[in-house]
Amino acid sequence: MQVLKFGGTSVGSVESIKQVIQIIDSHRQNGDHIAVVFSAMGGVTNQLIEIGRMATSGETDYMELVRRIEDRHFNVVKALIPVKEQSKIFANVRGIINELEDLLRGVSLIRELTLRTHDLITSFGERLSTTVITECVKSRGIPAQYCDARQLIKTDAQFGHAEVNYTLTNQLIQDHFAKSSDRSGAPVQMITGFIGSTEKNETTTLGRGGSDYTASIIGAALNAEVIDIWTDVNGMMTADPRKVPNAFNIPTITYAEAMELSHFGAKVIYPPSLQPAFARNIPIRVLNTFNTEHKGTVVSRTADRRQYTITGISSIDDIALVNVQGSGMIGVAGVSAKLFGILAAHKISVILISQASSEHSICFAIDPRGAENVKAVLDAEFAVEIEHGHIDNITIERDLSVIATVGEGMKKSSGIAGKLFSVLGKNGVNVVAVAQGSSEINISVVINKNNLSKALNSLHNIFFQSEARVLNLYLVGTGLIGRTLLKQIFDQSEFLRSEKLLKVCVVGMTNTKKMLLDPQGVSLDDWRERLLTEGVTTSLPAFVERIKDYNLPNSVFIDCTSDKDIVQFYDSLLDANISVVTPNKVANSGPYSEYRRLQRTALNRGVKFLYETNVGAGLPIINTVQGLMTSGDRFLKIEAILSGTLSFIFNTFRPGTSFADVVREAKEKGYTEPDPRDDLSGQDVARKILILAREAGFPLEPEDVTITNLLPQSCLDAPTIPAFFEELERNNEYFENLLRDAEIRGEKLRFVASFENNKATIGLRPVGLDHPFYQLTGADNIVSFTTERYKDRPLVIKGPGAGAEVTASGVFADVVSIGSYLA
Ligand SMILES: NC(=O)C1=CN([C@@H]2O[C@H](COP(=O)(O)OP(=O)(O)OC[C@H]3O[C@@H](n4cnc5c(N)ncnc54)[C@H](O)[C@@H]3O)[C@@H](O)[C@H]2O)C=CC1
Ligand SMILES: N[C@@H](CC=O)C(=O)O
Ligand code: NA
Repeated sequence: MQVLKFGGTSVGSVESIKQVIQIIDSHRQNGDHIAVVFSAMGGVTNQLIEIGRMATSGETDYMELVRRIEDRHFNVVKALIPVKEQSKIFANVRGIINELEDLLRGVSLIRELTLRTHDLITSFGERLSTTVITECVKSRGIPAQYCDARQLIKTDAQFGHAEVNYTLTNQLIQDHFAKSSDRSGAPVQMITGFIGSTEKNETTTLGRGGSDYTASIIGAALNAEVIDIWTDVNGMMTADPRKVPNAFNIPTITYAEAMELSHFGAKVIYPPSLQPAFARNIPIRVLNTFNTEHKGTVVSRTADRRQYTITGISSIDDIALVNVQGSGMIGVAGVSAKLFGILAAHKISVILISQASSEHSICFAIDPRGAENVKAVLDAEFAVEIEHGHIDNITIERDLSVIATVGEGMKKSSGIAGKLFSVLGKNGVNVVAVAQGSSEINISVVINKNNLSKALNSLHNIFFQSEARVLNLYLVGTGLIGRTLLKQIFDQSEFLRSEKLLKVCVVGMTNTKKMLLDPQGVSLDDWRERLLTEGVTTSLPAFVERIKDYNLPNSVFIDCTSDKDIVQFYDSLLDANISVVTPNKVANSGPYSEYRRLQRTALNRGVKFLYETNVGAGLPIINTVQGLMTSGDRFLKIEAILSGTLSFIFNTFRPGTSFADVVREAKEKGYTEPDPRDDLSGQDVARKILILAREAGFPLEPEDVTITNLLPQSCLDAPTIPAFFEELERNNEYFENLLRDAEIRGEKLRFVASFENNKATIGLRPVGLDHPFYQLTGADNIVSFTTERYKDRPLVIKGPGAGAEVTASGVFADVVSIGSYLA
């Protein structure tokens, strides 16, 4: 025997009922022995409750609603049953509706609705749907028989949520089936869900999850091999897909897990109502009426071995936390007993409880709608304790959510809680309270409601490991470095996803004119067009505001501009747990206090501020200095060529050619700063040596760097970039002379930065053949560190120190390292 149950959406429309008939038919074709339980058509139970309320308060237009219910059932008959058979069925439905109308007339006369009458009114939903569907099934030539569950399920008289008398009920069910279906070709029993009756035959209802309960009672009584709960989703999911787009189906789940998940908001089934089936070890399948191919979820005592330690994550979006604390609670055994006694007596349902081991405080989560009432009740009941100061004021915190991570796998593995808190911490989600059930299959955390989506998604991302972890990127500046970076991300995304389990999503980008944001990620093959056509007018404050509003997990802000104003946003971004990656040197080369502040904020927030490309583009210079510093080395001297542009110029320029043209070429090759005056004035190198000295542990200020000027004054004074180039043309002879003088001495010109004895100096220096900087070619940088550990022979790093590809790849590497850190 198999028991099938169809919920409200499955029997909610003509189309869905066709599906239901097909499912029943295919079972018959297979020769399965089945019994089928039905809910009311979707929405009808609520309408009946409303009708009851209207009748009680004397509103006459409840008849309009009754008509609508009748029409819905008539429409099913009209659509699915041949015309000549319809009138008999219409009469049948009309008869049931008449009974309902008579009842409502009575209610509206006496203006009173007892729970008993309420149950009777709501019973009409299942009676109508089951009547109509039975006829539809019969008209397809499938033998079927309407079965009113009130004849089978006997309960006490607690109307609204009656208790089942199992001894009697099981007997009645077994007798009924022995009579009606234990012969071949016997009609399929079509059973009304949700309802039962007392021994005096008064109609009762079975409370929440009612029709599932009916199926479970019947399945248990008949020792069914399986119970299929047909609904409108593909079984249970790892999280609510409306909140976590990456959620996926859970193929098998234990009863205990299903209980925990549904307690915390996963509403696909209501496991307590399946208890009778579980007591007899009957598996439950949750299946999708609208996607019959899908395997759904099997709920049973044991689940299959799983890939993940966690089975699912669910949440209750809105809760309030009640805090009871005070010195008088310590060691006083009775306080919590009294507290929970009071809550039980007032039928206040508690979602979660947490008590610190000091016993000094106890807090519990409740539905926020009842919070004021709970406070009033507790204030009154604990009046004496409060007056004596044994309990402080009872406080309520609102706008909170609770997230439950659930899984039997958690029992046997350590580090789950650590991972959970670390992910939440790295994303700036503050945990207000924690509870772990002693069964160890659930860890629940209370957090601020505005972080719910971020928390759910980051937890889902981390616990369901085979799924790539998502990094959400916001890019400012789509110039040379910005656009090269986008291209590299696009080209590399598949590799990152498969080999590093990292999904890099650019969720926002902006240039000086427009910004484009898409929390699902902007497609990188056509970002240029999309930014142009779909982008909206932008400003830095507006862009930053949007980023904070999105509040996405694992967010990284990438500044690929040389803007001075943008750096004022870094601190607040880091403070909002958003990592910052940048090749822009401005933030790190301003006042030392600002440089420190950013380091501190990042450290305090557990996020990253990375800027490897501030010095030597993609060459691993900053990382090397940081590595030496963390391992306790001490810097004695730094000597370096840190300008790709100047290297290129002095390696390329020949007397008799145009110096300005060589600078233009450097710009075209992507070596120069957006404003090449920054390179030639020595400003860019000054910034870099300052940053290096700071990284090496010396608190230098910008004015501590001495620049020996290379440019004639007129070039320095040029107001615009074109004017600057004109001045360079005019001073060609000056540059030729510089070069010639050096060449005569067999030397080369190098723009050298050095740091020693707390002093940084930079300037043009002719170097001879024996100097290590002599052989430098192209736009290469070289840096030599003399430290306590590298004293006899310095540590040297050398290679291309400017250009789009090498810089973008350095930025990219910083971004990816954040991905690994967050994992
Ligand atoms: N080119 C190179 O080899 C290296 C460059 N860098 C740094 O990379 C950064 C970017 O350089 P490039 O891409 O070469 O310059 P670029 O001039 O090609 O690109 C910068 C872009 O930022 C945009 N921008 C400026 N302010 C903005 C704002 N407030 N909002 C939005 N967009 C804004 C500009 O319109 C421009 O499109 C600079 O800070 C530079 O110092 C660092 C290492 C090497
Ligand atoms: N303009 C810079 C590029 C990197 O910072 C240079 O020429 O080195
Ligand atoms: Na670098």
